[in-house]
Amino acid sequence: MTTAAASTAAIVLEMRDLSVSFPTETGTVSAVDGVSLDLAAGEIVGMVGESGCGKSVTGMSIAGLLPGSARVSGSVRLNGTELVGARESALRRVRGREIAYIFQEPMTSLNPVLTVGRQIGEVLQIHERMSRRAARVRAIDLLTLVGIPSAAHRVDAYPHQLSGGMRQRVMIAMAVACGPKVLVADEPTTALDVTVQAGILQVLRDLRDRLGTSILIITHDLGVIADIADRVVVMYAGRVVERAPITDLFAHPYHRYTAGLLSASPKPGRHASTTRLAEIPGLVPVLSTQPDACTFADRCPAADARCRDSAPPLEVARGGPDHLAACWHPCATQTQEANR
Ligand SMILES: Nc1ncnc2c1ncn2[C@@H]1O[C@H](COP(=O)(O)OP(=O)(O)OP(=O)(O)O)[C@@H](O)[C@H]1O
Repeated sequence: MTTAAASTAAIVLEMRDLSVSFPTETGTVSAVDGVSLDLAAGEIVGMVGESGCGKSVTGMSIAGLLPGSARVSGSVRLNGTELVGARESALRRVRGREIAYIFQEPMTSLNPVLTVGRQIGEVLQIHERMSRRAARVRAIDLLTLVGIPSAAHRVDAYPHQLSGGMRQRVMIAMAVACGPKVLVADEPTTALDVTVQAGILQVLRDLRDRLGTSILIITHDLGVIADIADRVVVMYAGRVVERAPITDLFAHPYHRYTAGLLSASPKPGRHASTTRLAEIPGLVPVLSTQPDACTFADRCPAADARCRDSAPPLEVARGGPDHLAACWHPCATQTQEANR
């Protein structure tokens, strides 16, 4: 979907100023701080950042999947219905039907003693009140939809009889069984090798094209984002630091963190054994309270006193109205560099 198309499509998911913290034995952990995000119908948004940046917590907070200890504030509206603070019974109705999830390791989510057909069928029997026979027929359709060959035969397979990529396809089939409007895919391809990964990303793209599903894909891998996303949200230490259409972000990242992530990612045509990837020195901080400062300052080559004294707002960067960055010293574009 183009950015222009996304901006005219209806907003399905509207997240505003979402913050999440966890009380722990060693003090409070502030995991997410003021995240705002829209997902349009049929749009694929990628959320990227290193481990511990708050991506999964943001994703899980949408349908109230966080542990009871989590303190959540802000607003998450799914087709206009507020989910933050909603009753568990209301959230249960939303899960599966309106929003569904796929996670990294399908083996831990699938039941090893039931055939995949029974597992998909149970979802349909419970949520769609289908008969067992009708659910089996639908399960075969769903397995076909996610690209499993000989679906009529594989429907009777147990999870251990399938490859990792096929198991992930089964998980996707279960997730979309009830036709959710939004799919949250949290590191859906991380455990898979690259060719299998490409196949799974193609399945997600097909779902968007055929069913109009909106997808939030969470990953630390910019290659996955480049492959599938229409727009990207870069998170660092619980905050959104940059948000842009995919081509703009790769063409000219503004935040120094995004630039660091890009230079740490493999580029087409650059052979890994001959070119060392850059690393961003330092670690993502675990914060107890969110400071009024740039949380990336300690790792940033351009940081100065201003960065340590006040948090930069997420505002329109020079690239265009859809490109926002929270940085006091954004990277210059090549044109700007050339004009100096
Ligand atoms: N249940 C919890 N209790 C306490 N802290 C938590 C809990 N869940 C997450 N956190 C903390 O919240 C922060 C954000 O975690 P989150 O899992 O969202 O990061 P992430 O960007 O998804 O990283 P990863 O890719 O490793 O999952 C981390 O510091 C993490 O330790």
